[in-house]
Amino acid sequence: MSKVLVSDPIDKAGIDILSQVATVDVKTGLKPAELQEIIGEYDALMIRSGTRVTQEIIEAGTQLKIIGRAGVGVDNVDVAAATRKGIVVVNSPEGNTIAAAEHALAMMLSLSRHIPDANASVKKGEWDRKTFVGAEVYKKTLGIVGLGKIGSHVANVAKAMGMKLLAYDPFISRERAEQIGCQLVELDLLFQQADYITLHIPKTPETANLINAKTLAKMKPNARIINCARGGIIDEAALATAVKEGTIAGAALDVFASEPLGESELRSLGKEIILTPHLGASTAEAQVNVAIDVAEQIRDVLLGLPARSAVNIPGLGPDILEELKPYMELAETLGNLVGQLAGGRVETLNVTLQGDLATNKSQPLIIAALKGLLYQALRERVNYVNANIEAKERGIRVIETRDASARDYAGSLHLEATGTLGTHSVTGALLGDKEIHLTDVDGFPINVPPSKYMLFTLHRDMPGIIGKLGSLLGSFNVNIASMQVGRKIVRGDAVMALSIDDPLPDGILEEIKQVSGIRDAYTVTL
Ligand SMILES: NC(=O)C1=CN([C@@H]2O[C@H](COP(=O)(O)OP(=O)(O)OC[C@H]3O[C@@H](n4cnc5c(N)ncnc54)[C@H](O)[C@@H]3O)[C@@H](O)[C@H]2O)C=CC1
Ligand SMILES: O=C(O)C(=O)COP(=O)(O)O
Repeated sequence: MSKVLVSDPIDKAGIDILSQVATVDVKTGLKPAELQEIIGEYDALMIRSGTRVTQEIIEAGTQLKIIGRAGVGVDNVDVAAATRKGIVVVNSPEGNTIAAAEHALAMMLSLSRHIPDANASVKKGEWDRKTFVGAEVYKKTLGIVGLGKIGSHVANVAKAMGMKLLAYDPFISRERAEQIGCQLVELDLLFQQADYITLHIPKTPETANLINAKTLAKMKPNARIINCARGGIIDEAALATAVKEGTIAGAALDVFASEPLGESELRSLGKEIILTPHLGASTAEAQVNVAIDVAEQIRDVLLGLPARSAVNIPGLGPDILEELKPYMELAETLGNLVGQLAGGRVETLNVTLQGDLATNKSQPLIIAALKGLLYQALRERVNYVNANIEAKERGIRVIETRDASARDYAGSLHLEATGTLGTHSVTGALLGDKEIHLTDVDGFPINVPPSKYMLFTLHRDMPGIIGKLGSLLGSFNVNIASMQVGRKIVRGDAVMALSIDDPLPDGILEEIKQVSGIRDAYTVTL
């Protein structure tokens, strides 16, 4: 049975799902060295933001197949190191969107009305109404940095509160921003005009210290900043200085450059600063959502199925996966088959998406085809995560073509592999949307479902060949399950595809190649 380590607090709903397929150990609060020592026993690791999954941890995780982040941000995981080792990294892109957006909005209103300090003052026995005079958000300008899932929900609610919305996000269109009711502007203009600035971007090299002494100086004296995204996007020392000196009016922070927050000047500031301990995703609802979302993906990967929200498999979102899953299986089977027909080292793989498939995303299919192609060389070490890297390292050139005019099947996939021993091609399609059929081998039309053990021959189409091959296989006690011949012209060249019940015994392939009329023969195990 597989073993899963859960190293941060995760809702029971997730643990229950994992327990169906694995032994689950919940060990929270581990020190890095403790985690490094035990990670080697585990097939999967489930975390939140509390566990740092460094390269050392990944190297020590020799059995790891998947790291599941029950939340959005994966900046605490060395994703590049995981990818190199073929470890899938998954997250829950939407499970805590509402929770994080509501926390940002709560922070904005709390900051405007001094709720945390007013509450503390009343609880101390005071009745001070003068100190806590606030500001309204109605008709004020909210600058949203990052108009993704959380930023968009903040925009919707803020609009309903009568705020004017500016947004900065270089990766979304003006039309999309306008649909959400935001005017897309340059960052400088947002800094200059906003009364409230809320951050909803990932921490990347581009966004690190985005809010610093220089950018703070551009803001209005009544500006208030809310950060429920990631620590390190704000230079905390510069922020503390700006608030103390009145360059801006205040800030509400849920996330910090280093967590838990240690000694910090921010702690010593008054009601202008609100601090929460990374609570954005901490609602009962969000924790159930993310736990189920990620536990299901860990379960699937441990059962050998693909994950729907893998962050290190390019172009493979849940909607795409749902649609393309059967075609990915087709691509993988064809990749494995053409790799074995080509033998030797493959240098170029031509991938042609035909018919209806031509309008689809190609990246997942190419990855699946490469996974199949590399299977003979790498066995279980190749997967959807590292297939691209492994192919690049082996110098395999991938050429993608689309041919919407091919109409034999609704959608089919054609792979052609050229290597040190020559060129071979296979085409396949799905029957009834899920049953894989080989429809062409080396340019000869056939129609057979692939089977575990197969034998292909290239021969002259002439009487007696099938009989000779049948008797030869019979004399070695090889049982033929099915057989089909594909030819282009009568008595020309032809291809024979046989499904056999067992692997071909050693030496027999050479004898088959000696049969007069047979030019070549290949065994394939799928
Ligand atoms: N405090 C908490 O507990 C939580 C924090 N988060 C954090 O919130 C952030 C946003 O999450 P989502 O909205 O779900 O992500 P998302 O991926 O839907 O949106 C992020 C947006 O940022 C934009 N972006 C990327 N680089 C940018 C740049 N340099 N400048 C401006 N925009 C840029 C992207 O185009 C995208 O639209 C993430 O950092 C996530 O980790 C998420 C959930 C809970
Ligand atoms: O989902 C995210 O990105 C978060 O920051 C939430 O973090 P958490 O799971 O609450 O430690």
